[in-house]
Amino acid sequence: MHQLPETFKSRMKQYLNKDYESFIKTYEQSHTQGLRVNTLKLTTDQFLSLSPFHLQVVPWTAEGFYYQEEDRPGKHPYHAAGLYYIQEPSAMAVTEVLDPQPGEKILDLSAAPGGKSTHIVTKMKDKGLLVANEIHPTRVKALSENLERFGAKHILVTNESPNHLAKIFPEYFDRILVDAPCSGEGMFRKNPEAIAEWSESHVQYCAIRQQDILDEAQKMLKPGGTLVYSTCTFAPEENEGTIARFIDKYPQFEIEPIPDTLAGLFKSGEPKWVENDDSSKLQFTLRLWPHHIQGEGHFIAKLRKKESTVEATFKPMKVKSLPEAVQYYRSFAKEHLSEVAEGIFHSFGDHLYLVPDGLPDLKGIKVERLGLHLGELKKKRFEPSHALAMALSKNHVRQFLPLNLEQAEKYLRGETLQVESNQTGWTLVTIDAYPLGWGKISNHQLKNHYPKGLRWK
Ligand SMILES: C[S@@+](CC[C@H](N)C(=O)[O-])C[C@H]1O[C@@H](n2cnc3c(N)ncnc32)[C@H](O)[C@@H]1O
Repeated sequence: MHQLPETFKSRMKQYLNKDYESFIKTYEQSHTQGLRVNTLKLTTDQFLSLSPFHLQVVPWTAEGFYYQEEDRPGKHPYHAAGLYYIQEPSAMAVTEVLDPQPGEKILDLSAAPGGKSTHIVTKMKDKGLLVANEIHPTRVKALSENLERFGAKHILVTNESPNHLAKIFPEYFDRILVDAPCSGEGMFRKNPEAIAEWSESHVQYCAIRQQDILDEAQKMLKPGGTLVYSTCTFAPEENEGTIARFIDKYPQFEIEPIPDTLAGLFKSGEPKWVENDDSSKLQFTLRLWPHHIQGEGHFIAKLRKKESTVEATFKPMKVKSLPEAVQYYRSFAKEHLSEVAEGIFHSFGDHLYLVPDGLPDLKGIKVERLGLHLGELKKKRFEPSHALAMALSKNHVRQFLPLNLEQAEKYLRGETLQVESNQTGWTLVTIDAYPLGWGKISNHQLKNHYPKGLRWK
């Protein structure tokens, strides 16, 4: 049983009344654990036929599954192959409410480590543009790596404050997710360190910060667009309270009902906890309670922007590519790939990228990843990137090397492998036909090109 702050308990008792006993009992159980299949790489049925784990369906997400503690899916090479993301099951409901569509422009404003971003990009079928932003410079690395592992191409990962981004992307996005930094009460079972950080004044501080983030987020949404706001806390000040203040300040927005197929699985928001009008549209918001569902605590609100709030003009991005890099990439691709990935080429120094269409000028913005990193021009030869390996399938390459589980673990630890294959040169290293990274074979020896920073210890 976790040692919960007394003030937290008395607040929850006051809000929940007769439900308090069943709520507080959930702290005697361990937190729920889930994984979500990467449908950019395989279908859930294909995954189930491979999976060595004990899985049970998450009712609100077709590609979501509960697993059991002994499964340890984070330690399996399938994880390195990007076949799934380990995500707390309640968090999966957020992207279901956002309902991303292929071809749209979507912003995930506080995105690290990428639970929602990796879900959004699969729902978009990696078509259109996902901008995944994270303000924290260390956390943005994990976000970028997770999107790379998923094989995502139509992405821009930035490391910015919301107000910097708002200057670049006025009324640009069809959908925006604000998965806000919060007091984390709903994660006390999963992250007990959130218990130590909790105080009533922290709740108030978070509520103010959420308002500031939403002030910037609203500027970036197109009229008619959808804004989803979520937290993993129970505090009404950060949930119904934040939304009530936002709607008050921006009458151009309205709270939208969430389709019954989804909303019917959860409890609705509690208008009476923040205002006198019990019938307000705040009842359309959702609360995910650990004593009602198999999942941790969450709050979700869906808003629609009815009218414009800012003037929307932006300069388009100027793309430039090093002709030599494109030429070396094409000759690499001709030799090693059965399908040459083409599109808009863009260079940063000697690095070559394929970038999404229709981007604004990103001058002054800290870019962590733009589109698909194809590789690097190195002394008159092209070295393919790990991102390219993760975005390919065995059908895209002329040769691939299948490894068994034991070999795959060695490869992921960075070891050099002896192989029976008669191949030579670059090869896509795979497990069950899913890429893990690149290797280079000569004389039956596989030189390991799995990135040093990702290697298993
Ligand atoms: C709830 S977490 C995001 C989780 C993420 N969406 C996921 O599903 O993996 C909130 C994030 O907001 C970031 N954050 C903190 N302060 C912020 C601010 N002022 N503006 C934007 N984001 C902020 C935190 O660094 C943190 O990564």
